[in-house]
Amino acid sequence: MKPLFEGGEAGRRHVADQIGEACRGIGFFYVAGHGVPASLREAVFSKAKEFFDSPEELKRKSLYSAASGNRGFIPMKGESLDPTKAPDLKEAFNIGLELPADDPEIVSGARFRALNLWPEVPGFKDTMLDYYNAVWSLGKSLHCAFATELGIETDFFDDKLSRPLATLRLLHYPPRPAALDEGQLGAGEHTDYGCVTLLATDEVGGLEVYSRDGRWLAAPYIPDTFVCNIGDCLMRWTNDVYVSTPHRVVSPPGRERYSVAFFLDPNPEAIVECLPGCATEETPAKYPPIRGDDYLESRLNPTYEKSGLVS
Ligand SMILES: O=C(O)CCC(=O)C(=O)O
Ligand SMILES: [Fe+2]
Repeated sequence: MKPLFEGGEAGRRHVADQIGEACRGIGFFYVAGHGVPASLREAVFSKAKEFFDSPEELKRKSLYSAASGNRGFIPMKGESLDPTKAPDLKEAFNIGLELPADDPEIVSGARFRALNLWPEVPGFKDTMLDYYNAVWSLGKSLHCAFATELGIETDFFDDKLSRPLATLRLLHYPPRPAALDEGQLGAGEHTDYGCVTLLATDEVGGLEVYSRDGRWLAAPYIPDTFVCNIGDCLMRWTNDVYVSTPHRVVSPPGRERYSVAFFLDPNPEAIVECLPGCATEETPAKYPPIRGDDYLESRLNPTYEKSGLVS
């Protein structure tokens, strides 16, 4: 990312071209030189661990519910990323955009707007908010690269990502048990719903990406990088020019695994419609325009229905 941050036109294009090639191909790429400090990344993993190690009773005070605005604690087996399979072997904690209690969208109860359900873990909130802001900013820089590569104004996405429906998600996968329910994985096969996901993992491994030629490829841990992938919302926005690729987590036996994902979805009112230049005579616009919040809602509900966390 360094050449992109340093400001020159040539550097920005160089990074944008590499990112564009990945987005049009496998839909996944690693980002280095991103400027998110190692100390902050380590602090996030350490606070996440502290939270997941806390008594179930403390964790359940922040329990995710239909009314919690996609925020809070999702207990083990609370979610099926692949709703046709057994629930995922993981627990998670979701953090959304931090808004004050008197924010008009909080007061009016707008969809996906709610107060974060901060747990009683010292330093947790400040660490998570610092990290949320750092990866949000990096996500906006990635969108500057997308815009450059797609040939639209470099600031095109700025006002569509100014109050995003973005979720920071802490994940904990227990060691894979000897006897697994049929088809049960750490995280079932799925595509992400937003525009782009920025994933930090520990060194344990287990993320797998489905290649276009039908093979599961391991996405190994590379120190000091984020694994980034295109989500369904940006795929739709680009009229399928960029690809949202299925992936899954096969938790390794005998080891705990932690990861931290940041899902950058657009502002609720942003209209997701075929970008200029993404439709041609042979490939006209495939999808009708949709609001960011309507799109997210259409994708989010099925993953929780089995567990009864939302109905
Ligand atoms: O934990 C991981 O490495 C990936 C998780 C993931 O793909 C997701 O939560 O969408
Ligand atoms: Fe994912």
